[in-house]
Order: sequence, then structure tokens, then C-alpha cells
Amino acid sequence: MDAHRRPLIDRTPALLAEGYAWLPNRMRETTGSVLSTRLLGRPALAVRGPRAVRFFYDESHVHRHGAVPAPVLDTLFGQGAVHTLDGDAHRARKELFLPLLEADRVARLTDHVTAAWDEAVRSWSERPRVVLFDEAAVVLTRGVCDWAGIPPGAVDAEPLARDLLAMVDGFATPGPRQLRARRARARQETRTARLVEEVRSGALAAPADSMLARVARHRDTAQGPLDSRTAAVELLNVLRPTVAVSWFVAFAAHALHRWPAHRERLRGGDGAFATAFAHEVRRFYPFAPFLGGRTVRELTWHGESVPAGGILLLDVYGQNHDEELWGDPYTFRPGRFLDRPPAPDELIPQGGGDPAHGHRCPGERVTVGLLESLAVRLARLEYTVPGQDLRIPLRRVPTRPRSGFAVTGVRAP
Ligand code: HEM
Repeated sequence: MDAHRRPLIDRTPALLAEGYAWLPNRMRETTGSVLSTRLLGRPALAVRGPRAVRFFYDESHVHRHGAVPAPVLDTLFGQGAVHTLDGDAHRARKELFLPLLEADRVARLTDHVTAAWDEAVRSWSERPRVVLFDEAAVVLTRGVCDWAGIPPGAVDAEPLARDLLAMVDGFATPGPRQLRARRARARQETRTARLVEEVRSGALAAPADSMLARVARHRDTAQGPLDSRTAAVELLNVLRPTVAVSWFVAFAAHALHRWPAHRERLRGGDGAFATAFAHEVRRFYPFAPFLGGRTVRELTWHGESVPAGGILLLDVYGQNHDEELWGDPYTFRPGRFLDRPPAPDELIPQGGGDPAHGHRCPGERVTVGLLESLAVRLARLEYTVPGQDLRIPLRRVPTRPRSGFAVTGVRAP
């Protein structure tokens, strides 16, 4: 292998300093699709491109167990989460999430969220100023909790929304944001575990095919049900990322502000365009910077190698902005997805491969469904965009318009 070309110095500080740009910048200095580096004290290889996606998702190449750093588990995913499992253990746990792939369930979740949005919008018109990022999170929390079978009296949507946002916001940065994220997770795991126990004891009724009932009765193998903490972790692994769609709602508002011509087409209810718009928001705006796993054996990609026990990184942000794939990657152009729907391993904001068997996000259809509906609603909403800081700093992970996208003078359609 080209060990002599791998930097001796660990690049973790550079990653923390440069955020989304770190990997694409380094990739630009190489042939463009592979980079030998060092991260978290280990040799690492970063790859990108649809063929590299298949290489990354090959289970004989990469394992997830032990790959996710503890601060990410303690904030974003939770200890023992599906994200950290391999092989049969992963497949057994993934069963829990497979209903998320069913069109009628996606439609029902979207209905719950859009009902919550339509109700919330009426109160926005009575307020002098509304921050869309924060309000979308409350709407998404109400919708997903209803859909998941959590009785309305069992949760308080506003503090729960704040905690779910905090878990995402603090996963990648040491300091106060991470501390908030840890506290939020600890608090919500305890509450959610109590809900699971109440369902198990019969003290709380949850519809039989609801997500709450499913986590309460799920068994990974022939053994007993999940301990209530792990069940809570997995229920939160549905609630938290659904609420994280707020990031995309804020980005959608940003896109409609910068390129208002798209508003007309969305307003008219052109379904194909709404789908294309949702894909372009997920491609263009930064969310997951990259994915990583532990190499099972020595791996070589385009002449560069990484030993067993190293890290293989998939450059998600870089691939979504790869000129070879997209031609004009830094132009926001939903029309690119009208000409041609994305191939599964090309557009990878939520991972690649097969969501039913591999680690690809099982919530991708939910995300696209929610974004289609909410983008149309956003386009139909009358509001003013007052002066504010709309910059989206690439050094911050996860990033968003700094102001959260504030609007005034909201008038419901
Ligand atoms: C804001 C939108 C979302 C983004 C950007 C996102 C992104 C991702 C990414 C990058 C992964 C990792 C893929 C991998 O490790 O290979 C993932 C996994 C996952 N996502 Fe999402 N996701 C989103 C929404 C959702 C939603 C709405 C749900 C559920 C309703 C969901 C549930 C999950 C679960 C359970 C996993 C773990 C899958 C596994 O390890 O097998 N996500 N997501």
C-alpha cells in the first residue's frame, strides 16, 4: 500500500475546522475519487462515486460495530442502535424499520405531518415573526408522534422537538452543543423507555401496528424482547430523524427565496416537480458530510489501500457535488431530476445500497414524501423575509441558514 503517501499526522482537527469542505478539498488535491488519510488515530481511505458506494456497502469489506465514535452514539444514534450492528444482528433489527418503506405508511405519516402543519400555520399568522426551522420541528414532532402511536397526553411536543433537534445539532462538535445533545438524549431515552414499559405492562394502549407497539414487542432473535432502553433508542431513531427534516424545510425555504421561480411551479401542485425539488434540496444542501465503517480486511481502491482495522469513508457531500456525476453541481436545478430520476447509488444524502438489507436510511421515502408536501405548502404560504443572516456556514456540521429562516407577516392560503 501507499503508506508513505498517507499523512502521518491525524486529520481529525482539520475535519473539525473545515467541516463539509474537508474531504472534497483534499479529494480535489488527488485524482479526485480516492484519498488516503488518517482519522481518529487510524489509517483511513475515502472514496466516492456509484461504484465506490457498492464497495463501501459490501459487508465483507466494512463493519459498523465499533466504527461509530462514542460521542456520536451518546448524542445522535444511541448506544446499541441499528446503525452499529452487522450481519444477522443488523438484519433482525432492521425488520423493525421495514414498514417505513411501505407507500401507505409513508402517506399516513405525511398526512399526520401536513395536518399538524396546516393547524400550526393558522397560529403563525397571529405572530409577528416565525422561525421556520424551529416551527417545522414542532410540526414534525406532533405529526410523527401521532403516527407512531404515542398518545397526545404522553408527550409535550415543544420540549421534545427541542431535544430531538439538539441530538442532531450537537453530534459533531465538542463543547456546549455536544453537552446539550447528551443531556437531551439521556432525558428522552428515559422518557421513551418508560413509555415502552407502560405499553408492555398494559398501562398504555398503542395501536397494534404502530411504531410504539412494534418496538415494545420486537425481538432481534429467539431471545426476549429488547431491553426498554434499546427499544427507546430505536423509537427515537424514528422520531429524531423525522424531526431532522426541519433542516431540509429550512433549506427549501432558502431555495425558494434565492430562486423564486420554483415557487410558481410548486404552487401549481406539479407532483413530478415537487419530487424533483425534494431531491435537489437533498443533493444541493449539506447535511451528512460522510459515512464511515471499520475495514474488515485490507482494501484497495483505485490503487490506494487501507489495512484491516482502518476506516473506509464514503464522501457523501463530495459525491452529491461531483462534477462528473452532476455536470453543474453548484447550480440549484431541480429540473435535472425531471430529465432523469436519480440512480440509487448516485444520489446519496441518506446513504447508498439497499435500505431493506444494508444500512441505507429506511426513512428516505418518508423524507422525500414530507419534503414534497411541505415544499408545496411553503410555496403557497404568503410571507415576508425580513433582513437576517441567511449564510450557511460549511464549517458547521450540521449546518443550516444561520437565522433558521425567519419570516414575518405570514398569511395562510
Ligand atoms: C433529515 C432527513 C434524513 C437524513 C439526512 C438521513 C440520513 C441518514 C443517513 C446518512 C444514514 C446512514 C446510512 C448508512 O449508515 O449507510 C441514515 C440511517 C438511518 N436513518 Fe435516516 N435520514 C433522514 C431521515 C430519516 C427518517 C425520516 C427516518 C425514519 C423515519 C430515518 C431512519 C434511519 C434509520 C433507522 C437509519 C439506520 C439504518 C441502518 O443502520 O440500517 N432517517 N439516515
